[in-house]
Amino acid sequence: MLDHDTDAEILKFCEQLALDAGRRIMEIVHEGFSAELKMDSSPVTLADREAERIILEGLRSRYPQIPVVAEEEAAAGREPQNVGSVFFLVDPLDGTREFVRGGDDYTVNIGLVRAGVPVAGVIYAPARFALYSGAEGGAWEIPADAQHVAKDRRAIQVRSATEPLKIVASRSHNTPETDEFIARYKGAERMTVGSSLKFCLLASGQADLYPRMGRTMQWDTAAGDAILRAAGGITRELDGAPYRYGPGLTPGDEDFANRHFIAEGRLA
Ligand SMILES: Nc1ncnc2c1ncn2[C@@H]1O[C@H](COP(=O)(O)O)[C@@H](OP(=O)(O)O)[C@H]1O
Ligand SMILES: [Mg+2]
Repeated sequence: MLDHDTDAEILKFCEQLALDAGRRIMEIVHEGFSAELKMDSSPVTLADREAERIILEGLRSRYPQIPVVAEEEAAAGREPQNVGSVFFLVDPLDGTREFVRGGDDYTVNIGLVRAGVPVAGVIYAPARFALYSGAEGGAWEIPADAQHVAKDRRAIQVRSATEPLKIVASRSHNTPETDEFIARYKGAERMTVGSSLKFCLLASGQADLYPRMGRTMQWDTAAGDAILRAAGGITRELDGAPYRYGPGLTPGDEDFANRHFIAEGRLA
């Protein structure tokens, strides 16, 4: 039981789990797989399940005292009761739609929440061999080699926004509210990328805003939000308050559903 680990130590452990999960996902890509539809008609594959198994086994053996809320377990009705104020949020394969389509913008996500705040996060995009990681003390981009082993880390941070603003949006889940929001920024350039890589674009100073006016779940965003905050940015509620994580925060929706939010790099 390693309850004395610092967040930086937890982050290191999560980096390794994300790389291991990503390696397994790519094995399944090479073997070939089929997709099934979940109750909410979103796709799920063996890769989602295997990646989640690797992450859950790792987290639960090293941190048995920290509850884990994970996408596929939640879909099967196995969410932990009473998560308390410290818990992990895991999306083993974010962007499954892109994944099934044969794109490369899908990610493994592990976030740690303390008292509503995403304090540490890891995102691994295994088809791009790109790992992102962040906690108090800094955010990093870490390339991986062909065996999904981390190489040298490079510090990343948000940029001071310059005109034209770059606004990132979902590739496969656009909404009229998102279009209206982007239209308010005259001359802004719109970029699309699947999955939580949108947060990585902000955290590494390649884009300025990510408005999400459609439905997502907290495991889709906690890791990316933690990396963004570690890089100097922030995610906000639509009323401007810093965005918070935890069960039951979205009135009228299920536990761990997100509200609409705006993720920002550092605006000038
Ligand atoms: N109607 C909906 N209900 C719940 N989640 C949704 C949703 N539409 C999109 N999402 C979430 O958005 C994620 C994809 O984000 P993006 O469109 O930015 O790539 C999906 O993650 P998964 O692929 O892990 O299911 C899914 O969880
Ligand atoms: Mg997801």
